[in-house]
Amino acid sequence: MPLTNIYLIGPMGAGKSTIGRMLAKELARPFLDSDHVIEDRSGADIPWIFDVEGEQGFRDRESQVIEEICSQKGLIMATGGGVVGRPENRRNLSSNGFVVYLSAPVTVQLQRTEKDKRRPLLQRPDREEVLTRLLEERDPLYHSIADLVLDTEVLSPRQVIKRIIQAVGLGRE
Ligand SMILES: Nc1ncnc2c1ncn2[C@@H]1O[C@H](COP(=O)(O)OP(=O)(O)O)[C@@H](O)[C@H]1O
Ligand SMILES: O=C(O)C1=C[C@@H](OP(=O)(O)O)[C@@H](O)[C@H](O)C1
Ligand SMILES: [Mg+2]
Repeated sequence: MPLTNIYLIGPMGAGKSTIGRMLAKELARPFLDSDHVIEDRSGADIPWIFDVEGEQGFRDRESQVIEEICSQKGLIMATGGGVVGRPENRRNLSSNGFVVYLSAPVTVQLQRTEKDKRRPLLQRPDREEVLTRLLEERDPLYHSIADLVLDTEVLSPRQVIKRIIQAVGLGRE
């Protein structure tokens, strides 16, 4: 399946952006991070978009970008943690790509997102409650479209990449 797209889904701090970039480099494939595409297109960063357009505005931009990226071939895409909220996004992702759910428990997500101020949903004191609620809502949705689930609490980025390459059948040809 050499031209199959690979999509990384999962909660904030699971490692989608980090692992996606590394995986694309390893496979010499183009890499897109949907959050970065949204920022490039709008000429603004995600906190600004949330401030000015609200979460709804961000989600509209996200759906548009997901639809466009999913119509291309051969690329690796890291998504934002909330991409599974809309049915059209789930359809677009599951219809023409290999979907990898990178999972992480809330304790790990908390540590990995602690210093980064670019996630508007976490700029509040009750981050742990927010992450817990989001994971409860989204975990079944991540599972519903996942072709492969990998636990990033126990697997290093390199181990995750190895497993993805094995599963997609892109090992040495
Ligand atoms: N498997 C992993 N083990 C340890 N740290 C990780 C792992 N994956 C990602 N990280 C670290 O967690 C932080 C958040 O990762 P990021 O790729 O931004 O997550 P996401 O895009 O899923 O929100 C980064 O500092 C990254 O280096
Ligand atoms: O979980 C979410 O709703 C979000 C996750 C973020 O991406 P990461 O999962 O890469 O942090 C980004 O899309 C935005 O801040 C909203
Ligand atoms: Mg990311």
